[in-house]
Amino acid sequence: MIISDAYLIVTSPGRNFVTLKIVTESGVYGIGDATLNGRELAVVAYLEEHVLPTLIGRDASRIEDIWHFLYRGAYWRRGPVTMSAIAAVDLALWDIKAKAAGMPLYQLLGGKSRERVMTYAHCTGKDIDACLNEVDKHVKLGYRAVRVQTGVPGIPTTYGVTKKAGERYEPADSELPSENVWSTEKYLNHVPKLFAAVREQFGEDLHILHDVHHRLTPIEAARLAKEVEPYHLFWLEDCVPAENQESFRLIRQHSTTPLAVGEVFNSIHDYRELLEAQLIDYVRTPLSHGGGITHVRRIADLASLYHVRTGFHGATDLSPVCLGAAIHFDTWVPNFGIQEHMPHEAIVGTVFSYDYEFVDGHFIVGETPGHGVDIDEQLAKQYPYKRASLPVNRLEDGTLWHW
Ligand SMILES: O=C(O)[C@H](O)[C@@H](O)[C@H](O)[C@H](O)CO
Ligand SMILES: [Mg+2]
Repeated sequence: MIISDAYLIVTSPGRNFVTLKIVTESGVYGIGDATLNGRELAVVAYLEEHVLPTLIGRDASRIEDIWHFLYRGAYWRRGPVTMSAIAAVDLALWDIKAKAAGMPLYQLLGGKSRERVMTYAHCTGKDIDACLNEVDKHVKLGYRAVRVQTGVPGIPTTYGVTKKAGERYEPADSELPSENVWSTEKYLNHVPKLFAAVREQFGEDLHILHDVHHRLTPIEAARLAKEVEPYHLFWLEDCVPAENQESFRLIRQHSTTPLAVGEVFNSIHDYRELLEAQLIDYVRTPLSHGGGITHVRRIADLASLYHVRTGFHGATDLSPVCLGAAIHFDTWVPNFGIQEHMPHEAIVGTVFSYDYEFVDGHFIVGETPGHGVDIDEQLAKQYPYKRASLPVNRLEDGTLWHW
């Protein structure tokens, strides 16, 4: 199981993905996701210059030791670039170990805790009626959980809302950052009406989720979380920027609305205070940004002590490799909550192959040894990297705000 080669495949079938392939002397190889949206080439440089040369000749079966070599050995710890790079290596090594054992990854992790993995779909619309139409479509497709986002009257564009009805939402929407306008006042007056309308039309059983995308102050978030209590949200996501973990204490004091956080976290240390003080309900760090399976399972274990469940980030910038591995993790992890599902464009499914199934709003894990995802390297070459950036956000007076 000696590593003989390790290289990156950068491809853009509709959007950018960075994929790591680690090959062993026996010919068994593993695939990892190294995509960090809008910062793809930073991870490429980190891996190519500082990580991949150190892997050659190492024993691929020593996942734990390689993880600590890359984490402690870097001296400069944590951060999204470092942790995405480590994650890519870790996912590829778990893929190799599971293939060598002849087992689907979930078996190595400890076997099935459930038969299927509940997902939530994105439903967006320029106004409430357009969003309700999307919810209707997704309920008919079998989804039991929907994330609802709408345009806000008086603001030209809003996070998470597609420009044309039915189009897929792509966060990295232009070569250089586009500029959006934001008004907290207008948003806060509008968004509770959306949840009321969804409950009114679809009843009590549908799970409703919503992403605030880091835009509120703690007291504004507390107001929103308290006001929407009657609509029984599954979760309210990222209602404040989470660098200051104390913020969540204020929100918690005012409301019983469940809180999700962590798509921009990459380490267990980002969560410690939030978990120990029981300030959140769901952890969202995807495997590919949080140091891979080796580290994210530690986050999940710590979370489980506080009755906190997983709800991994699964937007289109997480590649099919990350999603494929996540479905194994979700099938195993005892404290699973939900998995985000934002389907990729069909073209992505020509470059990547996978063996999971989607039935009635749930994923069903495949039985192929490893995580079951592979890449067609020849086809990938036909789609060269294209620079793409996430937008920025300004208040109506021009102040740069959180996007
Ligand atoms: O909850 C989500 O799915 C996210 O907030 C995404 O929409 C992110 O903005 C995007 O993944 C950034 O790269
Ligand atoms: Mg989010």
